Amino acid sequence: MPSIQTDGLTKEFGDDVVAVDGLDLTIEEGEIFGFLGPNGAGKSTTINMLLDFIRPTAGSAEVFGMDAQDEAAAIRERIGVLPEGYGFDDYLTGREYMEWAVETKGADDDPEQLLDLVGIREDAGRVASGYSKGMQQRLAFGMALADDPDLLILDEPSTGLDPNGIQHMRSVIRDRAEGGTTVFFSSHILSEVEAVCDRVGVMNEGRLVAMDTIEGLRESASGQATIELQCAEAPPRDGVADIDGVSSVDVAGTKLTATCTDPRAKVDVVKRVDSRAEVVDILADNTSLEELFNQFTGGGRDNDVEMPAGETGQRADAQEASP
Ligand SMILES: Nc1ncnc2c1ncn2[C@@H]1O[C@H](COP(=O)(O)OP(=O)(O)OP(=O)(O)O)[C@@H](O)[C@H]1O
Repeated sequence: MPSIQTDGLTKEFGDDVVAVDGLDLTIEEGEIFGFLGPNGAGKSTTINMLLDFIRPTAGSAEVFGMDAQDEAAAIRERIGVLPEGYGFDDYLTGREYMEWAVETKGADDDPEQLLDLVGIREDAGRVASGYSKGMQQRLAFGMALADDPDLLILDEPSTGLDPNGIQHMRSVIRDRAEGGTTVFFSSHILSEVEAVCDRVGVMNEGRLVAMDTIEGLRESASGQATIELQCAEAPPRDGVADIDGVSSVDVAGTKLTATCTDPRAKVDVVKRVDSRAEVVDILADNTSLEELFNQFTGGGRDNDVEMPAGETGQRADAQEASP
């Protein structure tokens, strides 16, 4: 049975905003699923419907085969949630919050162990509202882990975390998933999802615009490539456009640029041009996963999607790309 299944799940706010638009989603048990999309894509609204914090306008959502609206209490017993922007605004210490989380879940976890796991045991005696944002995020994550839930729902979990905190959270997530926990993980940061998720769903303006494994997305991303050849003299354009897998050719001075729908055509382009004009430099640029994400989402609401390291294209030679 899937851990999460939605069928035509829709949420409208008033007459103007369709926050989630006919979402069909199936998340299998033990999966780490990345729910990706720019600001306002509908990720939190989807999560809020799964948790029955808000009600759908149409469609349905099931968690562990139980209806998210009718059986919300039974569902909550099996899940751990890290909501977006969890706030600690009263006088309890980190330790007291953790003890409270363990107690209300009826769990037998040792609060000290959970505090240790998320790296705030040393500060557990301090009032949590005085914690830094990252420390509060660690505490909220630890509280979500209490009672070893079957499903972890994490809304923008790395908010406020430093690189060490992000790495550590990833390793805890992987450990839990290896133990059978399903992880549903929302983010607008592609690299974050890429590092930890088995499968990714990309939301844009309330709709699921892509769903695949990271590998699958990568394969689609490598479907297009651009090659730039710097020649000693003006290269001939004719003949290059006729190569199978080349969709366009542009010549500017001594530089020839070819766009290839099939990346394997790049070699033929080099051979053809080099037979007529000496090629002195080659720049090859595969469409990156990042660009693919931007194609799906129109570049994000504020173009605020971060680049994953090493995903800005590949050069065929060792020199730095010119701007
Ligand atoms: N309570 C609400 N009333 C009116 N509109 C809302 C409400 N909650 C969300 N929306 C709208 O629904 C759309 C989706 O918002 P949502 O918070 O689900 O996006 P998100 O993908 O989680 O974005 P972010 O990455 O910024 O958290 C946005 O246009 C938002 O303004």
